Amino acid sequence: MSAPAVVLIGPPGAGKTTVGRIVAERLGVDYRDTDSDIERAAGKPIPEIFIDEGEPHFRALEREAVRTALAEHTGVLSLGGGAIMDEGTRAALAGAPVVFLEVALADAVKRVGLDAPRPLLIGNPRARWRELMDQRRPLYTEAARATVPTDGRTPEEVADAVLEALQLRQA
Ligand SMILES: Nc1ncnc2c1ncn2[C@@H]1O[C@H](COP(=O)(O)OP(=O)(O)O)[C@@H](O)[C@H]1O
Ligand SMILES: O=C(O)C1=C[C@@H](OP(=O)(O)O)[C@@H](O)[C@H](O)C1
Ligand SMILES: [Mg+2]
Repeated sequence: MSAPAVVLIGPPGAGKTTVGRIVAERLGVDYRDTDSDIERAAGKPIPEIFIDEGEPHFRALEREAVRTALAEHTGVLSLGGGAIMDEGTRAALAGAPVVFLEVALADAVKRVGLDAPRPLLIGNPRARWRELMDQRRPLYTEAARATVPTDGRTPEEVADAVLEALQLRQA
């Protein structure tokens, strides 16, 4: 089985999608994002999947998307922030070069406030984000080979830190 060169995990606003694209460019490999795979297969944006079919259905689609991408993709792969909640996904990640992009509440909320809607943050984004992190932090840490802080760093600086953490060389 092939495996991605880098897998990025972490909460919404950590910069997985933004940094993943930069890391892929630096390595000269393809970039893939399971959120985009799910949207393409479902034919609609993630917020609509949550509204029409609910979160459990989204998680089932996500589990399959992550498994497929792990088996097929040899470049950089970014997961959605909640993928780590699924036990099957966690098992599939064992042994993969997983990097946890870490961000504190203040920077995360600033970042996601400017961006595409995330259904799980609707209402009170600060409170919802904090709740998500309380649940997920141990899971991110456990799954990761390296943890990279992103607060106060540009996406380019974070990309450099990811390459360094995995001791990968630029193309
Ligand atoms: N290190 C960073 N500094 C400032 N803004 C960032 C940083 N990383 C990402 N962003 C911005 O934050 C928003 C969310 O980033 P995104 O890559 O979609 O995060 P994720 O995929 O982890 O949810 C985007 O608008 C992006 O441009
Ligand atoms: O944290 C989550 O549960 C989610 C994060 C989102 O991805 P990002 O982490 O890329 O924003 C997306 O998968 C969906 O809205 C659910
Ligand atoms: Mg993303």
